[in-house]
Amino acid sequence: MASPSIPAALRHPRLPAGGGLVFHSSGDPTSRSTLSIGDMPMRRCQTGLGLVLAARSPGVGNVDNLHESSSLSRSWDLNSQIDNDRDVLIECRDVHKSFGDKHVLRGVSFKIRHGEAVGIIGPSGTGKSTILKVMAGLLAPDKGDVIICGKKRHGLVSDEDIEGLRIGLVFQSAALFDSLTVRENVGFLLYENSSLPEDRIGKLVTETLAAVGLKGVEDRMPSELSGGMKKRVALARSIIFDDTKDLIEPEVLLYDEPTAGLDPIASTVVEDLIRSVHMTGRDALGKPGKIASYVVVTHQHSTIRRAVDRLLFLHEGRVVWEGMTHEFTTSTNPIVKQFASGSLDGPIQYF
Ligand SMILES: Nc1ncnc2c1ncn2[C@@H]1O[C@H](COP(=O)(O)OP(=O)(O)OP(=O)(O)O)[C@@H](O)[C@H]1O
Repeated sequence: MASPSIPAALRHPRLPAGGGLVFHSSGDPTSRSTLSIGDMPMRRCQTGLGLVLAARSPGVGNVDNLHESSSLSRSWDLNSQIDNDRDVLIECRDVHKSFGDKHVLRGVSFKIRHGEAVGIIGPSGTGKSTILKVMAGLLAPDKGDVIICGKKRHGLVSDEDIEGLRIGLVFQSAALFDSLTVRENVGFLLYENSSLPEDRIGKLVTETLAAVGLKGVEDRMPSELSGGMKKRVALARSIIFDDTKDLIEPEVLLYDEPTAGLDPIASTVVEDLIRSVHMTGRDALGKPGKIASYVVVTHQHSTIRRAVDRLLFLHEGRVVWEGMTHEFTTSTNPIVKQFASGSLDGPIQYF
């Protein structure tokens, strides 16, 4: 694969210059066209790497900003809505997205709250990956709003509007830089964007690898890792952060089919790993996880059962059902019933 030139913002004296880096396909057929380096704020976003660190906003609970972003007046109703929505980190409100004449998202609305573990499921081609990219700020909605911690995001994520919330997108394939060591892969954003000394970044890399159950692999190349280890390294890369900052923003992780193509046992390992780095879990070192909330797009029943608490069912570009995971198999919604049973008969038609 040809190696595109690396934007200046992505170059770092401690990492090999542009020629040393190879951008990989993320395994997502759309990512290379929609997420091309030319129209991306690459200082924060790594496309095809399996990682995006993107949007920030003024932080949870900043009521002034919630007021500011609302089209409603400062009425009692609004105040009560704000109280209810104080813990909402990401909201998609009536989001529409088309590619040419293909209307993929047709009015998607939902909220992701602090502490949640949410799954997005639904038939193939119904827009699940697209809504993840919209949430991450890699695709702009044609219509509708993405609201990050109460503040409307305008267009794509950009350096100007980055503050308050970190959003990481973990693509299906680990998509590591083949020509960089594990240490350089995991520490990539810190080498690029922080003023931390090299030895401190190295220490953080070692600690973060340990948190996902990996030890002594810092100097290995990705080709020397198994598939499962690569996924762990990719996860470590998405959860590492500069711990010297005064304000550590909450982080939401978006996983696109993290267990696709894995055998059942390897899937269980990844599902448990996803749980372990969440704030309700314990990482491999026994420390509480640091991820505030996460969203998983998946087709796997095991991942639905094991890794998420609440489900959004997307069909023909809309959320047609939402409920707790345990309600999924008992739902009487005909679309959900057909999907859960895998029946060919029902409202979901494959052509
Ligand atoms: N950049 C793009 N350009 C053109 N079409 C696109 C682009 N991105 C997505 N699409 C189309 O939008 C539709 C929805 O794609 P998306 O990947 O979001 O579906 P999905 O629900 O994640 O599917 P799957 O479960 O099969 O992964 C597909 O028909 C896809 O081909």
